[in-house]
Parts: sequence; structure tokens; C-alpha cells
Amino acid sequence: MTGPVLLTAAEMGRADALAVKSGVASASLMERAGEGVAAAVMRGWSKRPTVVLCGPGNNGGDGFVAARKLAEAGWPVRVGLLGERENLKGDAGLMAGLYGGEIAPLTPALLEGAGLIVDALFGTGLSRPLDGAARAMVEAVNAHPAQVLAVDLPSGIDADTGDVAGGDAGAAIRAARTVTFFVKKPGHVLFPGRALCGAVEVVDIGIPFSTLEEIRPRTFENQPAIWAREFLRPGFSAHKYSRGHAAVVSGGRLKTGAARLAARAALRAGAGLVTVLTPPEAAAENAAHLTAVMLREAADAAGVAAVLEDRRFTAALIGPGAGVEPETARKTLAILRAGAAAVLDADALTCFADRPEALFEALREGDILTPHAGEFARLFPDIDIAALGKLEAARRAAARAGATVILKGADTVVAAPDGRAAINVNAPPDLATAGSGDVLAGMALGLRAQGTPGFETAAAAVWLHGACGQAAGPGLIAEDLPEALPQVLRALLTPPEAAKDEGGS
Ligand SMILES: NC(=O)C1=CN([C@@H]2O[C@H](COP(=O)(O)OP(=O)(O)OC[C@H]3O[C@@H](n4cnc5c(N)ncnc54)[C@H](O)[C@@H]3O)[C@@H](O)[C@H]2O)[C@@H](O)CC1
Ligand SMILES: [K+]
Repeated sequence: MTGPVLLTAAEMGRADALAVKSGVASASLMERAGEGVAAAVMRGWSKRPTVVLCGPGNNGGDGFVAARKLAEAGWPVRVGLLGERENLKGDAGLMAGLYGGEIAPLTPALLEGAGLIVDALFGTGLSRPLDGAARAMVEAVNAHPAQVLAVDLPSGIDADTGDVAGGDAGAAIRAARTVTFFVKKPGHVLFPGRALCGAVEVVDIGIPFSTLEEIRPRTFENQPAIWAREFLRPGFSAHKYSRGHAAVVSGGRLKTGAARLAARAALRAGAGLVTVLTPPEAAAENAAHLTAVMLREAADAAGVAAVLEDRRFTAALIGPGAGVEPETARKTLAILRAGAAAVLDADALTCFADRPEALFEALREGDILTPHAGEFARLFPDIDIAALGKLEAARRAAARAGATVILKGADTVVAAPDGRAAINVNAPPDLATAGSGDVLAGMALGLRAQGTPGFETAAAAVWLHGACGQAAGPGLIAEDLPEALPQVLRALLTPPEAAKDEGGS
């Protein structure tokens, strides 16, 4: 599997070294990288005055190659360099020599009359926030009307976190397009990096894919390829009992909607049976709104435990609408002791804020936690998302909890306790609406109830949730999302050949 693999800066360095070890010349990697950039320029824009901004490392080396290729094609090119020409080392020094044209100092005056700017200041080697001449240049570029093509990454973006180095006080290029090499980096898919990249193109520079066998990447773009879609299709011998029985714990009388939303999503995601466990005082309210979803009373933690003694329950969800009272923590622990797989959301997470260890001790590997950033901070107060980035924070949290963590947001990160992580890219902003998270938890519940492992369940649920958001479109409300699942699943499970037949008949 290579398509959805993401490599960190360190892993990319290893890929580079392994390629060279296998006999690929390092200068040829840079030559092809720069060639790819020049080709993208010529494909993307008509001929116009182009300014190439080169940095002091190999990103700048790619810039010199691109400038040479553009000049050879008759493009009017100007090159600016951060630092001194004689300080360029290795392949970058070589490529600066081969460029042959004038190399100007890096000042905003370079941009006068530019119709296009190629940003080759920094790539995966960025090691601190931009300052001095680099920062002044980046600010001038962002204020300039010409579009920007970024080489590898928009300069200022951290390849591993997608953050602007230095945070709000830092600076980074805003690009219309980004050309990267071999495979994408996490910084291309995590915000704000994702937004600053514009359209991302991946260019093959001759690094053999066999290097991935040695690197064993653990970070992926969340695509169906990473969670083999077979589990979404019931086998021919399936019956409702073989597809799992999911339980959803309902909140009190005025907070029952969240559980019903989740229950419906679980049923649509393929759980054979779904039962809402309701406090007696909310039974009438729940009963009035349920049809295919079943209903049982469970007054408290003991009641939940009693229902789940029936081992045909394969998974249970608590959190949506649950309330942060101590009884929610007791019910959560009852679920974890019962042996069914657990999906814990919202209040079921927050109610452990004062004693997270009690929760972590009870969790098992297949369990799933679905915090947003606020819930995450309450449960993992010493894992600082702002300092570590979402990816590393989610990874540490999953290792700490011993369960899969879905750290929700526009770029939701799914992390497993074994170190695997997936970054989601298909969620439209329309999903930021009341009840949307309840539906996601329900989708995870429905998949987990069928025996799908925790990480695959979580990644698939997040992707399906995003796809349902796209299918429902602008104006969507949470109720629309489970209803969009059949069309999303049909598209996902229809082989391309059959889809052609359907379209053509
Ligand atoms: N790894 C690979 O396989 C390949 C990498 N290539 C290019 O090489 C790049 C990585 O090259 P490098 O490792 O040389 O790193 P960069 O070129 O990204 O930058 C490193 C240089 O900038 C300095 N620096 C870092 N942050 C700075 C800051 N904030 N202000 C001022 N100076 C700063 C460093 O001290 C170093 O001199 C990639 O992004 C890519 O563009 C390509 O040539 C093709 C092959
Ligand atoms: K760059």
C-alpha cells in the first residue's frame, strides 16, 4: 500500500538515504524534483515573469533546478537566494552552479512585476520559526498579487504537524499549489498546512517504493484502502444476530435525541440489532421515536450491567446526552467490565477528567474514544495539542489510554495504541452542526459491533461520516447523515465495472 502513506520529515530523509544506498544518485533525485516543479509551473500557468525564491538547503536546490528548466523553456526567470552562494553545500551547491543565471539577494524588491512566485525557501528541513530576511520575504510574497507554487511544502509549515512554525506569532507562505515528492507528508493534510498548500501534486522522483518496506510508515491519509472495505458488506450467510448487537445508553428525559441519532447511525452502519438503554423516566419519550431500534430500561449502572450480561451485546456506546454526573462514570465502567466493546464519547469522557487513570485502566485495545479538542484536554491534560501537533498528541493519547482515539476536528486524527494513525481529509465544514458527533459515535458503534477491529472501525467511521456529509451537502443537519449512508455505502461497495454498467444502461 503506497497511495495513502504519509512520511514524516525524518522518514523522508530515510527514504532518500535508502534510495541512494540502493544506487540512485542523490543529484538525480533533486534533478527530478526540480523538473517536476518546472513541469507543474508550465502546466498550471501561461508563460509569465517568474521569481524563484531559494533557501539555503536542498529545498533551495530544487528551486535552482526548476529555475534552470524554466529558463531552458524560454520562461522569464529571476532567482533570489537566502544567504550566501558560497555557503550552499552538496547537491544544492551543484544545482546553483548549473543554473548559470544571475542569483540576487533575497529582498522584497525581487517581486516587482512577478506573475508567479516559486517558493523554494524551506521544505522538510525547517527547524525554527521564520525570522529576519526569510520572514520579511514571506510576508511580502503573501501581500503580492501573484500566485505561489510551493516546492515540497509552503515555507514556514512544519512537515510533521501542519502547524506554522512559531504558531500565531510565526509566518508561512500561502500557496495556490504545492508540488511534493514521493509521497505526501502529514503537513499537507493537517490544518493549517492543508489550507496553505492549495492543490497538492505528488511527483515521482525515482525513490523506489520498496524503501517503504524498511521504513514501515505508521501514518496514513484516511482512505478506504487502509481499512479494506470488505467488512462493510455482510456475507451471504449473515443474519441479524451474526451482525452484532449494539447498545446505546440514553440520557435523561430532556436529553434523549443524541442516543437515538447514534442508534440510527449504528443500525445504518450495519449492526444487526441496536438497543437503546433508557432511564425509566425517559422511556416514553424514547419509545415514541423508535421503530427498528429497540428499547430496554436501565435505571443506573447496575441496570446497564444487568442488560449487558446478555453476551449477545457485542458493543456499547455511552456519552451522547449522558450528563457529567458520577452515575455516567459508573455506567461507563459497567460497560467496560461487561466485556462488550466500548465506544465512549462526550460526557462519558469528561466525567473522568478528575481521575483519567480509572478510565485508562478499564479500557481495552478494541475500545474507542471520540474526544474533540476540549474533551481531549480534560482527559489528557499533559498532552498538549498546541505543542505536539494533533497527530503526535493523538498517538500519545492512544498509547496512554490503551485504546483507539478519534481526535475530532476538520482534520480528524485517528490513532491506535500500536502507533498507527490516520488523518481524515474528506469532511466538509457542514459537519460542524449539532448532533454530528453523536452520529459519528453511532457509526463507530455499528461497525465495532460487527467485530471490526478498533482502529479500522474508527478510521472507516470517520471516513463514512465525512462522505455522508458530502452526500448530504450544504444545509445538512445531523439527522441527514445516517440517511445518506446507504448511498455512500453503495458507491463504496460497487466495483468500478458495475458502476459503469449502471451508468450506461
Ligand atoms: N529527502 C529527499 O528525498 C529529497 C529532498 N529534496 C528537497 O530537500 C528538502 C529538504 O532539504 P534540507 O534537509 O536541506 O532542508 P531545507 O532545504 O528545507 O532547509 C534546511 C536549511 O534551512 C535552514 N533552516 C531551517 N529552518 C530555518 C529558518 N527558520 N530560518 C533560516 N534557516 C533555516 C537549515 O539550517 C538548513 O540549512 C525537501 O523539502 C525537498 O524539497 C529533494 O531535493 C529531493 C529529494
Ligand atoms: K518551500
